[in-house]
Amino acid sequence: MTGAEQEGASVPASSKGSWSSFLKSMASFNGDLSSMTAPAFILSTTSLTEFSAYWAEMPRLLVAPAKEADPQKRALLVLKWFLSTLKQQYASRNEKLGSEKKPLNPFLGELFMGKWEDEEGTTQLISEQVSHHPPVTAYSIWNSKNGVRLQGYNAQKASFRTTINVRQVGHAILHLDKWNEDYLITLPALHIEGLIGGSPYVELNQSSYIVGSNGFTSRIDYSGKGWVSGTKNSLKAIMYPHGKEKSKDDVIYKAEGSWTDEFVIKDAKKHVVETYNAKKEPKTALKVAPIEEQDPLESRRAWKKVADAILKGDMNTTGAEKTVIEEHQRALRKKEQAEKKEWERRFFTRANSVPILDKLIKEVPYGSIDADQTNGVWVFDSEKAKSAQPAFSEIP
Ligand SMILES: CC(C)CCC[C@@H](C)[C@H]1CC[C@H]2[C@@H]3[C@@H](O)C=C4C[C@@H](O)CC[C@]4(C)[C@H]3CC[C@]12C
Repeated sequence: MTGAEQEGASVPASSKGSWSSFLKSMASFNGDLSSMTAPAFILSTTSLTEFSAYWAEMPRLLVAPAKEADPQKRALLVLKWFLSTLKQQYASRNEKLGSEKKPLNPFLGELFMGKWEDEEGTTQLISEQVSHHPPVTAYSIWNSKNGVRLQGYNAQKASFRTTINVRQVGHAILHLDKWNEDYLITLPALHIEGLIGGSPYVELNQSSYIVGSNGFTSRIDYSGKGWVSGTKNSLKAIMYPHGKEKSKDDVIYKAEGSWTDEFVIKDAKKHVVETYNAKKEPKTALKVAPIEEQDPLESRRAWKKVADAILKGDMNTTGAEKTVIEEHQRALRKKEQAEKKEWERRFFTRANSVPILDKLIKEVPYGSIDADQTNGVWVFDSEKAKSAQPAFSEIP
């Protein structure tokens, strides 16, 4: 049991039996998170397609690099924005719901769309489930006013060894139109803490990278509360010119602190150049169309009956409504197989190669694209998007 697991247990009394059976069943876990059957109290009503929104809940920080003329500072602002997204991505459910929950497993073609409107103009989000086996979610987020585009996709490879360990496969690319600059962002590994006590939460581990086409790389190292020492949700990051990861003298900036609380970024002279407080930073609310106006493939509409049943704690209806969705999906796959066709993704296309990705990944030690693990390399297809959604005519 890790230090964090000794903290307060929170399995409802009526669910103690199902939680201990779940924990026992994890010993033979096959690594496919979508096939994991968890007890009712730990089920979330939110699908993984919605998680793509965590990248842009603070549009001001996302677009800040586009406004900076100095390339080195731009790379620094990209690092600051990325670090600011971590709390939303990995701790927001824990904070909002009291623990991490098991998200709904998206079906192929599931969509989640929305926008943020604030002083930075409109920031648009499209998220689409581009693969079911393995589960892969792709997304595109753009702010035309500031010429900022983020796109990426991800899958999770899980294993069980004392807890659930998850490696993320995939990446994101941030593009700044004004500077014709790209940043390749790799995704951190994570594990679940607090499993035995029934209050699961995410802790990040190992390292992730941000590689800029302007010659600067950032490496972020994650650590948490270990057996004996350590602080929850800790991070340390360094920014250096490409190829100089091992040279201490070449470190341009250093970040240190917590991704759920405060971190500071200092220059080589140890002067504070940026500070961030995750608890104080204001967020912009994401606007999503009312359910009745949504496309039938949109997440909240498609999962409504399942989500309502989960909220009522009605497991029979939850199971029955999930089966309706699964059987419909099976019928679609069967039809496609008979017609020798593949499901047409609405906004994304499988690419043979993405030159900027192939170039920047070389700066990541042991980095590889792992296309076989994500059913391909997925890119946002602006032509498809314009014809599917005429409102997106401003996409470059
Ligand atoms: C709680 C437990 C019993 C079930 C395990 C749930 C498991 C499938 C969940 C838990 C945390 C989830 C991560 C989440 O922290 C954040 C992200 C970032 C997002 O951009 C992509 C999805 C991902 C990796 C979630 C995947 C599903 C996880 C591992």
